Amino acid sequence: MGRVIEANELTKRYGATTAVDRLTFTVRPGHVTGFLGPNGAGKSTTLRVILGLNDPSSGTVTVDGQPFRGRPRGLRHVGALLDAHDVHGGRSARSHLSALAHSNGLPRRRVDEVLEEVGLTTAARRRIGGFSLGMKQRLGIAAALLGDPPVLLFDEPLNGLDPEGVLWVRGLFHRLAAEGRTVLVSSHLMREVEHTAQQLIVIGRGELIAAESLAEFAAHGTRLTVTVRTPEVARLTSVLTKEGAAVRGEADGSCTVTGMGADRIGELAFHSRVLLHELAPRSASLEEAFMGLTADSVEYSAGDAR
Ligand SMILES: Nc1ncnc2c1ncn2[C@@H]1O[C@H](COP(=O)(O)OP(=O)(O)OP(=O)(O)O)[C@@H](O)[C@H]1O
Repeated sequence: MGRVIEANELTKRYGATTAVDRLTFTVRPGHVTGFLGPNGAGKSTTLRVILGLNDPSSGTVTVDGQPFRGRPRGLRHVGALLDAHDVHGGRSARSHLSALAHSNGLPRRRVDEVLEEVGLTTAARRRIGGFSLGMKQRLGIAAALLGDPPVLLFDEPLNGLDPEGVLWVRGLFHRLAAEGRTVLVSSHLMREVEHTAQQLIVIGRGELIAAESLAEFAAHGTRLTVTVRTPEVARLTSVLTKEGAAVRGEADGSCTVTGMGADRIGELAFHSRVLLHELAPRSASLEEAFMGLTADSVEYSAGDAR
Protein backbone atom coordinates (compact mmCIF):
# COMPACT_ATOMS: atom_id res chain seq x y z
CA MET A 1 0.00 0.00 0.00
CA GLY A 2 3.05 2.19 0.34
CA ARG A 3 3.73 5.42 -1.46
CA VAL A 4 7.05 7.04 -2.22
CA ILE A 5 7.82 10.70 -1.47
CA GLU A 6 10.30 12.15 -3.94
CA ALA A 7 11.87 15.59 -3.69
CA ASN A 8 13.88 16.78 -6.64
CA GLU A 9 15.99 19.93 -6.35
CA LEU A 10 13.31 21.26 -4.02
CA THR A 11 13.90 24.90 -3.11
CA LYS A 12 11.83 27.24 -0.96
CA ARG A 13 12.76 30.86 -0.43
CA TYR A 14 11.10 33.37 1.87
CA GLY A 15 12.38 36.73 0.66
CA ALA A 16 16.14 36.67 1.22
CA THR A 17 15.98 33.45 3.30
CA THR A 18 16.50 30.17 1.51
CA ALA A 19 14.69 27.79 3.87
CA VAL A 20 15.11 24.73 1.62
CA ASP A 21 17.98 24.59 -0.84
CA ARG A 22 17.89 22.15 -3.79
CA LEU A 23 16.88 19.17 -1.66
CA THR A 24 16.75 15.84 -3.43
CA PHE A 25 15.68 12.75 -1.50
CA THR A 26 13.38 9.75 -1.61
CA VAL A 27 11.32 8.43 1.30
CA ARG A 28 10.23 4.83 0.85
CA PRO A 29 7.52 2.79 2.52
CA GLY A 30 8.15 -0.02 4.97
CA HIS A 31 10.37 1.73 7.48
CA VAL A 32 10.40 4.85 9.61
CA THR A 33 12.50 7.63 8.10
CA GLY A 34 13.90 10.24 10.46
CA PHE A 35 14.06 13.79 9.11
CA LEU A 36 16.79 15.34 11.16
CA GLY A 37 18.34 18.78 11.34
CA PRO A 38 19.07 21.56 13.82
CA ASN A 39 16.48 24.25 14.51
CA GLY A 40 15.80 26.32 11.43
CA ALA A 41 17.27 23.69 9.08
CA GLY A 42 14.14 23.67 6.93
CA LYS A 43 12.31 20.56 8.13
CA SER A 44 8.91 22.13 8.74
CA THR A 45 9.12 24.04 5.48
CA THR A 46 9.86 20.84 3.58
CA LEU A 47 6.90 19.07 5.21
CA ARG A 48 4.61 21.99 4.37
CA VAL A 49 5.73 21.91 0.75
CA ILE A 50 5.21 18.13 0.56
CA LEU A 51 1.65 18.73 1.78
CA GLY A 52 1.08 21.50 -0.74
CA LEU A 53 0.52 24.07 2.02
CA ASN A 54 3.35 26.11 0.49
CA ASP A 55 4.49 26.15 -3.12
CA PRO A 56 8.11 25.41 -3.88
CA SER A 57 10.15 28.31 -5.31
CA SER A 58 11.68 25.76 -7.68
CA GLY A 59 12.08 22.01 -7.96
CA THR A 60 9.39 19.46 -7.25
CA VAL A 61 8.12 17.14 -4.58
CA THR A 62 5.70 14.36 -5.29
CA VAL A 63 3.81 11.72 -3.35
CA ASP A 64 3.24 8.60 -5.39
CA GLY A 65 4.40 10.43 -8.52
CA GLN A 66 2.05 13.42 -8.22
CA PRO A 67 2.14 16.71 -6.33
CA PHE A 68 -0.02 16.19 -3.27
CA ARG A 69 -1.88 19.51 -3.52
CA GLY A 70 -5.31 19.24 -5.02
CA ARG A 71 -5.95 15.62 -4.17
CA PRO A 72 -9.54 15.26 -3.11
CA ARG A 73 -10.08 13.84 0.37
CA GLY A 74 -6.41 14.32 1.17
CA LEU A 75 -6.48 12.59 4.55
CA ARG A 76 -6.92 9.23 2.81
CA HIS A 77 -3.62 9.75 1.02
CA VAL A 78 -1.39 11.60 3.46
CA GLY A 79 -1.88 12.13 7.19
CA ALA A 80 0.20 14.77 8.93
CA LEU A 81 0.89 16.23 12.34
CA LEU A 82 2.52 19.61 11.79
CA ASP A 83 1.76 21.68 14.88
CA ALA A 84 0.00 20.13 17.85
CA HIS A 85 -1.12 23.58 19.03
CA ASP A 86 -2.90 24.30 15.78
CA VAL A 87 -6.32 23.22 17.07
CA HIS A 88 -9.40 25.07 18.26
CA GLY A 89 -9.11 25.06 22.07
CA GLY A 90 -12.86 25.43 22.60
CA ARG A 91 -13.72 22.17 20.88
CA SER A 92 -13.62 18.69 22.31
CA ALA A 93 -11.24 16.12 20.88
CA ARG A 94 -14.19 14.23 19.48
CA SER A 95 -15.77 17.23 17.74
CA HIS A 96 -12.39 18.27 16.29
CA LEU A 97 -11.88 14.81 14.79
CA SER A 98 -15.54 14.53 13.72
CA ALA A 99 -15.26 17.79 11.75
CA LEU A 100 -12.12 16.53 10.04
CA ALA A 101 -13.75 13.18 9.25
CA HIS A 102 -16.79 14.93 7.82
CA SER A 103 -14.85 17.31 5.58
CA ASN A 104 -12.76 14.43 4.25
CA GLY A 105 -15.71 12.10 3.64
CA LEU A 106 -14.51 9.61 6.24
CA PRO A 107 -16.82 7.31 8.22
CA ARG A 108 -17.65 8.48 11.77
CA ARG A 109 -16.49 5.20 13.27
CA ARG A 110 -12.91 6.24 12.43
CA VAL A 111 -13.15 8.96 15.10
CA ASP A 112 -13.67 6.41 17.88
CA GLU A 113 -11.07 4.09 16.40
CA VAL A 114 -8.31 6.72 16.33
CA LEU A 115 -9.27 8.08 19.77
CA GLU A 116 -8.83 4.55 21.09
CA GLU A 117 -5.58 4.12 19.14
CA VAL A 118 -3.96 7.17 20.76
CA GLY A 119 -5.37 6.57 24.23
CA LEU A 120 -7.71 9.58 24.33
CA THR A 121 -11.04 7.77 24.59
CA THR A 122 -11.69 8.89 28.16
CA ALA A 123 -10.69 12.50 27.33
CA ALA A 124 -12.73 12.61 24.10
CA ARG A 125 -15.37 15.01 25.46
CA ARG A 126 -12.98 17.37 27.21
CA ARG A 127 -12.07 20.77 25.76
CA ILE A 128 -8.79 20.65 23.86
CA GLY A 129 -7.85 23.96 25.51
CA GLY A 130 -7.28 22.05 28.77
CA PHE A 131 -5.06 19.42 27.16
CA SER A 132 -1.36 19.08 27.99
CA LEU A 133 1.11 19.28 25.09
CA GLY A 134 1.45 15.49 25.23
CA MET A 135 -2.33 15.07 24.88
CA LYS A 136 -2.36 17.54 21.99
CA GLN A 137 0.39 15.52 20.31
CA ARG A 138 -1.76 12.41 20.71
CA LEU A 139 -4.73 14.26 19.24
CA GLY A 140 -2.59 15.44 16.30
CA ILE A 141 -1.47 11.86 15.72
CA ALA A 142 -5.12 10.74 15.86
CA ALA A 143 -5.99 13.30 13.17
CA ALA A 144 -3.11 12.07 10.98
CA LEU A 145 -4.38 8.48 11.30
CA LEU A 146 -8.03 9.35 10.64
CA GLY A 147 -7.98 8.60 6.91
CA ASP A 148 -5.93 5.40 7.37
CA PRO A 149 -3.43 6.90 4.90
CA PRO A 150 -0.46 5.11 3.34
CA VAL A 151 1.79 8.15 3.90
CA LEU A 152 2.30 9.80 7.29
CA LEU A 153 4.30 12.92 8.15
CA PHE A 154 5.02 13.93 11.74
CA ASP A 155 6.78 17.17 12.69
CA GLU A 156 8.53 16.81 16.07
CA PRO A 157 5.89 14.36 17.37
CA LEU A 158 7.84 13.47 20.53
CA ASN A 159 7.76 17.04 21.88
CA GLY A 160 5.95 17.15 25.20
CA LEU A 161 5.46 13.40 25.53
CA ASP A 162 6.42 11.69 28.77
CA PRO A 163 8.67 8.59 28.62
CA GLU A 164 5.68 6.26 28.42
CA GLY A 165 4.28 8.38 25.56
CA VAL A 166 7.61 8.28 23.73
CA LEU A 167 7.68 4.48 23.92
CA TRP A 168 4.10 4.32 22.72
CA VAL A 169 4.80 6.61 19.74
CA ARG A 170 7.86 4.58 18.76
CA GLY A 171 5.83 1.38 18.84
CA LEU A 172 3.06 3.01 16.81
CA PHE A 173 5.47 4.32 14.14
CA HIS A 174 7.16 0.93 13.84
CA ARG A 175 3.80 -0.75 13.41
CA LEU A 176 2.64 1.77 10.80
CA ALA A 177 5.86 1.24 8.85
CA ALA A 178 5.63 -2.54 9.21
CA GLU A 179 2.16 -2.31 7.66
CA GLY A 180 3.89 -0.95 4.54
CA ARG A 181 3.25 2.76 5.08
CA THR A 182 5.66 5.57 4.43
CA VAL A 183 6.46 7.25 7.75
CA LEU A 184 8.53 10.46 7.91
CA VAL A 185 9.30 11.83 11.37
CA SER A 186 11.15 15.09 11.93
CA SER A 187 13.27 15.93 14.93
CA HIS A 188 16.17 18.17 15.87
CA LEU A 189 17.49 15.54 18.29
CA MET A 190 19.41 12.49 17.15
CA ARG A 191 18.61 10.70 20.41
CA GLU A 192 14.90 10.91 19.55
CA VAL A 193 15.40 9.57 16.07
CA GLU A 194 18.00 6.90 16.71
CA HIS A 195 15.52 4.60 18.46
CA THR A 196 12.65 5.47 16.14
CA ALA A 197 13.96 5.48 12.57
CA GLN A 198 15.78 3.01 10.37
CA GLN A 199 16.47 5.51 7.59
CA LEU A 200 17.72 9.07 7.94
CA ILE A 201 17.51 12.27 5.96
CA VAL A 202 19.77 14.85 7.58
CA ILE A 203 19.60 18.49 6.53
CA GLY A 204 21.33 21.69 7.61
CA ARG A 205 20.70 25.21 6.31
CA GLY A 206 18.11 23.74 3.98
CA GLU A 207 20.70 21.53 2.28
CA LEU A 208 20.94 17.76 2.25
CA ILE A 209 23.75 16.46 4.47
CA ALA A 210 23.00 12.73 4.42
CA ALA A 211 20.32 10.35 3.19
CA GLU A 212 21.05 6.79 4.24
CA SER A 213 20.31 4.10 6.76
CA LEU A 214 20.99 4.74 10.42
CA ALA A 215 23.68 2.05 10.31
CA GLU A 216 25.44 3.73 7.36
CA PHE A 217 25.23 7.10 9.05
CA ALA A 218 26.71 5.64 12.22
CA ALA A 219 29.53 3.98 10.29
CA HIS A 220 30.74 6.92 8.26
CA GLY A 221 30.11 9.45 10.98
CA THR A 222 32.29 7.51 13.36
CA ARG A 223 35.81 8.75 13.92
CA LEU A 224 38.20 6.25 15.33
CA THR A 225 39.31 7.38 18.75
CA VAL A 226 41.17 5.42 21.38
CA THR A 227 41.34 6.21 25.08
CA VAL A 228 44.77 5.47 26.54
CA ARG A 229 45.96 5.65 30.12
CA THR A 230 49.66 5.68 30.89
CA PRO A 231 51.92 7.05 33.64
CA GLU A 232 54.26 8.20 30.82
CA VAL A 233 52.06 10.59 28.87
CA ALA A 234 54.86 12.69 27.41
CA ARG A 235 56.80 9.70 26.08
CA LEU A 236 53.75 8.01 24.63
CA THR A 237 52.65 11.27 23.01
CA SER A 238 56.03 11.66 21.37
CA VAL A 239 56.04 8.05 20.11
CA LEU A 240 52.52 8.23 18.67
CA THR A 241 52.72 11.69 17.10
CA LYS A 242 55.95 10.68 15.31
CA GLU A 243 53.87 7.93 13.67
CA GLY A 244 51.14 10.34 12.60
CA ALA A 245 48.55 10.07 15.40
CA ALA A 246 47.08 13.04 17.26
CA VAL A 247 47.09 12.85 21.06
CA ARG A 248 44.98 15.01 23.34
CA GLY A 249 45.36 15.03 27.11
CA GLU A 250 42.08 14.79 29.04
CA ALA A 251 41.20 16.34 32.40
CA ASP A 252 40.99 12.89 34.04
CA GLY A 253 44.61 12.13 33.13
CA SER A 254 43.78 9.86 30.17
CA CYS A 255 44.68 10.62 26.54
CA THR A 256 42.44 10.54 23.49
CA VAL A 257 44.25 9.31 20.41
CA THR A 258 42.86 9.88 16.92
CA GLY A 259 44.16 8.69 13.58
CA MET A 260 45.54 5.39 14.84
CA GLY A 261 43.99 2.07 15.85
CA ALA A 262 44.33 0.47 19.28
CA ASP A 263 46.45 -2.43 17.89
CA ARG A 264 49.07 -0.08 16.46
CA ILE A 265 49.12 2.06 19.63
CA GLY A 266 49.69 -1.09 21.70
CA GLU A 267 52.48 -2.24 19.39
CA LEU A 268 54.26 1.12 19.44
CA ALA A 269 53.96 1.38 23.22
CA PHE A 270 55.32 -2.15 23.62
CA HIS A 271 58.34 -1.49 21.35
CA SER A 272 59.07 1.79 23.16
CA ARG A 273 58.61 0.13 26.57
CA VAL A 274 55.87 2.60 27.55
CA LEU A 275 53.61 1.15 30.24
CA LEU A 276 49.87 1.26 29.41
CA HIS A 277 47.14 0.98 32.04
CA GLU A 278 44.27 1.26 29.59
CA LEU A 279 43.82 0.96 25.82
CA ALA A 280 40.19 1.34 24.81
CA PRO A 281 38.90 1.96 21.29
CA ARG A 282 35.66 3.92 21.18
CA SER A 283 33.42 5.12 18.41
CA ALA A 284 31.69 8.47 18.40
CA SER A 285 28.02 8.26 19.36
CA LEU A 286 25.36 8.98 16.78
CA GLU A 287 24.69 12.25 18.59
CA GLU A 288 28.34 13.24 18.17
CA ALA A 289 28.27 12.24 14.50
CA PHE A 290 25.14 14.31 13.95
CA MET A 291 26.52 17.33 15.79
CA GLY A 292 29.78 17.08 13.88
CA LEU A 293 28.01 16.96 10.52
CA THR A 294 25.66 19.82 11.27
CA ALA A 295 28.04 22.04 13.25
CA ASP A 296 28.13 24.72 10.52
CA SER A 297 24.35 24.84 10.27
CA VAL A 298 23.96 25.17 14.04
CA GLU A 299 26.27 28.18 14.08
CA TYR A 300 24.27 29.65 11.25
CA SER A 301 20.92 29.21 12.97
CA ALA A 302 22.29 30.45 16.29
CA GLY A 303 23.31 33.68 14.56
CA ASP A 304 20.05 33.78 12.70
CA ALA A 305 17.85 33.22 15.73
CA ARG A 306 14.20 33.72 15.08
N1 LIG B 1 6.77 31.77 6.68
C1 LIG B 1 8.07 32.08 6.75
N2 LIG B 1 8.50 33.33 6.43
C2 LIG B 1 9.81 33.62 6.48
N3 LIG B 1 10.78 32.77 6.83
C3 LIG B 1 10.42 31.52 7.17
C4 LIG B 1 9.05 31.11 7.15
N4 LIG B 1 8.99 29.81 7.52
C5 LIG B 1 10.26 29.43 7.76
N5 LIG B 1 11.12 30.46 7.56
C6 LIG B 1 12.59 30.40 7.71
O1 LIG B 1 13.06 29.28 7.00
C7 LIG B 1 14.09 28.61 7.72
C8 LIG B 1 13.69 27.16 7.95
O2 LIG B 1 12.64 27.11 8.89
P1 LIG B 1 11.89 25.77 9.29
O3 LIG B 1 10.84 26.12 10.28
O4 LIG B 1 11.48 25.05 8.07
O5 LIG B 1 13.04 24.94 9.98
P2 LIG B 1 12.95 23.67 10.93
O6 LIG B 1 14.08 22.78 10.54
O7 LIG B 1 11.59 23.10 10.92
O8 LIG B 1 13.28 24.29 12.34
P3 LIG B 1 12.58 24.10 13.77
O9 LIG B 1 13.06 22.78 14.28
O10 LIG B 1 13.15 25.25 14.54
O11 LIG B 1 11.11 24.20 13.55
C9 LIG B 1 14.31 29.43 8.98
O12 LIG B 1 15.39 30.30 8.76
C10 LIG B 1 13.01 30.16 9.15
O13 LIG B 1 13.23 31.38 9.82
